[in-house]
Amino acid sequence: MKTSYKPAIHFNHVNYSVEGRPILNTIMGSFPEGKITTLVGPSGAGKTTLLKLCNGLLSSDSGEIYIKDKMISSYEPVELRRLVGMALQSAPMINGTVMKNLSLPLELQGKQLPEDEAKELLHDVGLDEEFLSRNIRDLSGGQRQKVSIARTLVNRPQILLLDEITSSLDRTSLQEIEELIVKINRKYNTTIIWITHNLQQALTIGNYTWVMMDGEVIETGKSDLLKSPVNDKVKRFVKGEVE
Ligand SMILES: Nc1ncnc2c1ncn2[C@@H]1O[C@H](COP(=O)(O)OP(=O)(O)OP(=O)(O)O)[C@@H](O)[C@H]1O
Repeated sequence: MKTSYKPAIHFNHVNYSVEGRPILNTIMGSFPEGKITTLVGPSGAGKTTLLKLCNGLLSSDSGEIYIKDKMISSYEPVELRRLVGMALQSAPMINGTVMKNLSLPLELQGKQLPEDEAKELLHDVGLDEEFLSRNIRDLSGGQRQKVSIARTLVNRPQILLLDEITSSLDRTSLQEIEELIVKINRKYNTTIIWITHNLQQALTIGNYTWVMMDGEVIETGKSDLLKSPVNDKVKRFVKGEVE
């Protein structure tokens, strides 16, 4: 992607395969720092796989990935997880209170989450502090997703990876989560990489968009590209002719 911004993540000829089957082919390009880039494309295009390469959940077969100008392989795993947070559609939670769930990332590092910080995190995601003592199973889908995002923010990641975080939410919760992510992006200058099936969302929320198909990035640019794509396959995709 041609941009004057510094890259938060840069891919140089990245390939990834499973048991000899290519999943990602020659991925090239950058996600600009402090911006929201959406990843769109049909099911099975390789979007989640690409995201998992960005926080070390998967390792590429060949090519280089740079996170903030440093090769991803040069980071300690804990350092990388702190720098690059990830939230998923399913928002997996442990049984217990919201406080217990928010504390988890630091507990895994042998640290404790001060209550003041927990309250600030809830404030950041638009939840009242009285939620701290609520049991996770009593929350709505939208509230759970907010707690999941707050938990990802515990480490104050500079890069946030989001995989379909609004796809199972009602319209109101969807809008709240969208506003919340934009707020986090602006307040902390967090780089956001957001997989979405919702092209309207990509258009309104994203600064930039990558369109992926069959393991390749086939069109990138400002999110407006979705209104008038150049590539024929992307034209068919935005018309809804490719699922
Ligand atoms: N561990 C694995 N073993 C075998 N195949 C895999 C594995 N992980 C991913 N794949 C395959 O790689 C391709 C890309 O999967 P990926 O989940 O990255 O796509 P996606 O674009 O995120 O799809 P969706 O929008 O449906 O979530 C798919 O064909 C998938 O079946």
